[in-house]
Amino acid sequence: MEPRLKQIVGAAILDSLESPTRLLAARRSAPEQLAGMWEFPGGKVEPGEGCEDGLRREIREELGVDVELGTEVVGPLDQGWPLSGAAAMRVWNVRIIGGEPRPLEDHDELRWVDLTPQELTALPWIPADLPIVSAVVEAARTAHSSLP
Ligand SMILES: Nc1nc2c([nH]c(=O)n2[C@H]2C[C@H](O)[C@@H](COP(=O)(O)OP(=O)(O)OP(=O)(O)O)O2)c(=O)[nH]1
Repeated sequence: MEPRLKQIVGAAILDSLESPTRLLAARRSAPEQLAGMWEFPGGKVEPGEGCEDGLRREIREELGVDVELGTEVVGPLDQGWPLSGAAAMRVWNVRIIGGEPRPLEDHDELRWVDLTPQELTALPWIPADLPIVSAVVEAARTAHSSLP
């Protein structure tokens, strides 16, 4: 069955999956209505492609790095988090396992940001991403509090 919403996948790129302290945010350079806003790098899943494979491909294309997927940042829909324009995005916590991230495609800046609400909300995120940012911060907080 065709999914109801266009499927997007995004990466919460963390400095560590076990004990994260920073997130790599990406500033979009296009299209015009999104340019200047910060997001989770990623993009549309291609026909016949799985979400996880699509995410690894998008991150390789956009940032030139290989990533290992950790846990999913689970959203309220089967297809993840609702976005505008009849789309939804599944998001995974990921870690870079090869290469240095560069804004090769779709972005004009990458920035490691502390995983605190203050630091993250200081950036102008795509509005639909704000609940996802909160979920990533909350998951990081929980990861830290479960440390011995
Ligand atoms: N990648 C990404 N897209 C997001 C986020 N939040 C959000 O609303 N979107 C929207 C913007 C776009 O309309 C859509 C993703 O499409 P895209 O343009 O990044 O996908 P793509 O690279 O495969 O696109 P294309 O060049 O093949 O057209 O989802 C986010 O955090 N990350």
